[in-house]
Amino acid sequence: MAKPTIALVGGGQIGATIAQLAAQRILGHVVLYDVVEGLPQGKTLDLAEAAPIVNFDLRISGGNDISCIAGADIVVVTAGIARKPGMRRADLIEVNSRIMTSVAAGIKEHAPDAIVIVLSNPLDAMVTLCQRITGFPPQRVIGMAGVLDSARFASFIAWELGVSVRDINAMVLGGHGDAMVPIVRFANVNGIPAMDLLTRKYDGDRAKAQQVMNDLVTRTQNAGGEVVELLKTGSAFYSPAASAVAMVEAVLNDQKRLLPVCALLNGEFGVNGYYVGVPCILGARGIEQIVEFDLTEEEQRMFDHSVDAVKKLVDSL
Ligand SMILES: NC(=O)c1ccc[n+]([C@@H]2O[C@H](COP(=O)([O-])OP(=O)(O)OC[C@H]3O[C@@H](n4cnc5c(N)ncnc54)[C@H](O)[C@@H]3O)[C@@H](O)[C@H]2O)c1
Ligand SMILES: O=C(O)C[C@H](O)C(=O)O
Repeated sequence: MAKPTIALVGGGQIGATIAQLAAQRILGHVVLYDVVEGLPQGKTLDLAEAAPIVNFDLRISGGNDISCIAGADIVVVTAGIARKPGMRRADLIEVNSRIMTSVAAGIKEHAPDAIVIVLSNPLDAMVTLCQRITGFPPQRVIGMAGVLDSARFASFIAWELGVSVRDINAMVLGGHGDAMVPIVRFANVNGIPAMDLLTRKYDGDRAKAQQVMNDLVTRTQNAGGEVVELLKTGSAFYSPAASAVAMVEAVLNDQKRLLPVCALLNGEFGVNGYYVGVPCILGARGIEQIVEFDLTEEEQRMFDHSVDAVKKLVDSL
């Protein structure tokens, strides 16, 4: 059976890491597009030469003309600039809107049937722009943020509790900004509420456990910035690439995974006409279902606050 083609629009830190992960997992042929001359060709040549060692029989190629993505089944967009220390994601909106406007037109022309996963920041605004310009059904234009934010929350909980990250379930909803909403109520270790385990760790002191959890929530909300401050020249890429690949795999293998992704809401969670991070079923058709559940009063307050930030950003497009 023919293998699918994964097109990566943007061949920088994340795009190239996705290429490597996708090839190693033999998810499909890989094509890398970037505006920098020689960069996508050089990176894909290098990656293709690893094939005899890693064992993948795939077509791996790169180009500087967006027509190279023609026929792609799935397109991951990371084209754009990353923030530097002292910047907010929102500060990227002007430059990255221009880049998104051009690449989305190219995707519409050359990969009209593809499912598109957007990572470029500010995420909620860039995925909105991508959907508007391609005109693709919203089920086929999906933002990646919640998978990453949830992985960070899960990591911090695992480190605090001294358990394997594999046993943690954690979910972060809302916009991809400092007001994102980690759902503490759902955080658990193989079903055991994380708050109960934290309370035990602190000898039954629930207030102390709550304070520790609040710190984990705050660290999650600022986790992107924490990496930016350390790297100084760019932002996180290993974990964002891994997150995007999990979504690509869910779509290509029709896994029906329930993941927090950035989806265009049509009344769900009380939001109309905006892209926001919510739990969705991801499968071969893209977003196959937006999964609603009842938020507590406090969660709803935090969610509304996060959505307000998204609205402000999107309304400025
Ligand atoms: N959604 C998330 O969770 C998340 C996580 C991390 C980073 N990001 C964002 O992803 C984006 C990429 O991050 P990165 O670390 O890969 O940055 P990077 O600078 O390493 O790579 C970006 C690439 O985009 C290319 N590019 C610029 N304009 C282009 C165009 N018109 N067509 C094709 N390519 C073009 C650049 O040449 C560069 O190679 C940034 O906006 C960053 O903020 C999002
Ligand atoms: O923080 C950033 O600027 C990049 C990305 O959104 C992240 O969360 O790592």
